[in-house]
Amino acid sequence: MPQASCTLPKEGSMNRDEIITILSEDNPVKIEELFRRARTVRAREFSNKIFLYGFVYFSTWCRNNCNFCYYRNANSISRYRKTESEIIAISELLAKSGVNLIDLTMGEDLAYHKEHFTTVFDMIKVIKDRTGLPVMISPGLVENAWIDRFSELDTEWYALYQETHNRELFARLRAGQDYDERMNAKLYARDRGMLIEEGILTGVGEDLEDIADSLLEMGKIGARQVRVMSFVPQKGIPMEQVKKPEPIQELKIIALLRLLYPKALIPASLDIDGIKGLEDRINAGASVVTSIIPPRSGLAGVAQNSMDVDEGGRTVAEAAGILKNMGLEPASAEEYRDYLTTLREGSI
Ligand SMILES: C[S@@+](CC[C@H](N)C(=O)[O-])C[C@H]1O[C@@H](n2cnc3c(N)ncnc32)[C@H](O)[C@@H]1O
Ligand SMILES: C[C@H](CCN)[C@@H](N)C(=O)O
Ligand code: SF4
Repeated sequence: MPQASCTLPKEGSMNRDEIITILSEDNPVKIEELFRRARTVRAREFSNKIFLYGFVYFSTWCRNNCNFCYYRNANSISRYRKTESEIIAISELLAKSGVNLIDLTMGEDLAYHKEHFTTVFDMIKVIKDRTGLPVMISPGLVENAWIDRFSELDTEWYALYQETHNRELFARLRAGQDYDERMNAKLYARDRGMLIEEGILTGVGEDLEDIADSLLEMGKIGARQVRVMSFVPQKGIPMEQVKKPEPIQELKIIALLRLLYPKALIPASLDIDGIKGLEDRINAGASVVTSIIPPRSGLAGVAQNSMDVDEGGRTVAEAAGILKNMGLEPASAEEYRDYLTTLREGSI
């Protein structure tokens, strides 16, 4: 019987080789030990509380052609651009349902980059005033003047995922985009006092060294929320034939992120496997349920644009029921705000 005791390094300090060793582990007993350790660390930092994020993908228009993305400009798909009043109403609905944060996300929609970019700022102000909740903005790459304005509006988070820290792979994934421009926007937001979220994709041609490099880089750049998402193949994209990776890889990365960064916010995204994917991600050490979308609101997901949306699978009620069966519960708005304060003051 293989040893259950795992040669897991102690939390918080893992070097590149140790991370690669754990990523290469395929012994189920050792993998379960990794998840158990991650859960123990999460329980110590967060007790039985899990945070919930509402997701408002308010425009699916985009100027870019990321090779992994359904919403890439060259894909002839139906797209939408919600009005300011629709976005505010959906945000209020999400707030009423019990989310701790509103994540306002868009493609790099030129309509916003040209004439009505001030709408984004007005929306953030109104949504913060009306819901009283923190806001994450995920607008893609924007110029520093936008970030200045986000910061002046006390927008808590700027989310901008590098996908990989391997520059050649980045060029293949985010065709035509500049690695440093994307990274510098994140660092500028951090230096303007915003909390930043960094993210990677898995199953997009990266190797274990790339993943290890990314996990270490996330801490170096001062990200306070760190995520991994498994690639989900999409119709009409260059990577359409690339297979979705085995879920275990994402789960191991979540657990490694927890051991590396005990205090970090780590998403269990509903956008990869829908609501049925929540339990495994939480059991791997995640501490935030993200991509909660109100049913029949006309909003889409990103990787799974419709899975569990209109059927009401991606709601606070659904998530809370699953968490309850795991001995966990949604955090209150106040608990989330208090946590953001500790995140600003300390390290992860
Ligand atoms: C948050 S959404 C849109 C925000 C903004 N347009 C941007 O690119 O930063 C973008 C993220 O969703 C994730 N994503 C997009 N397509 C995906 C797919 N097919 N599978 C998994 N994740 C995907 C990627 O990590 C990407 O950075
Ligand atoms: C990728 C999205 C988040 C963007 N800040 C959302 N679908 C999620 O999975 O949390
Ligand atoms: S990932 Fe973002 S920037 Fe890239 S094509 Fe999709 S929406 Fe546009």
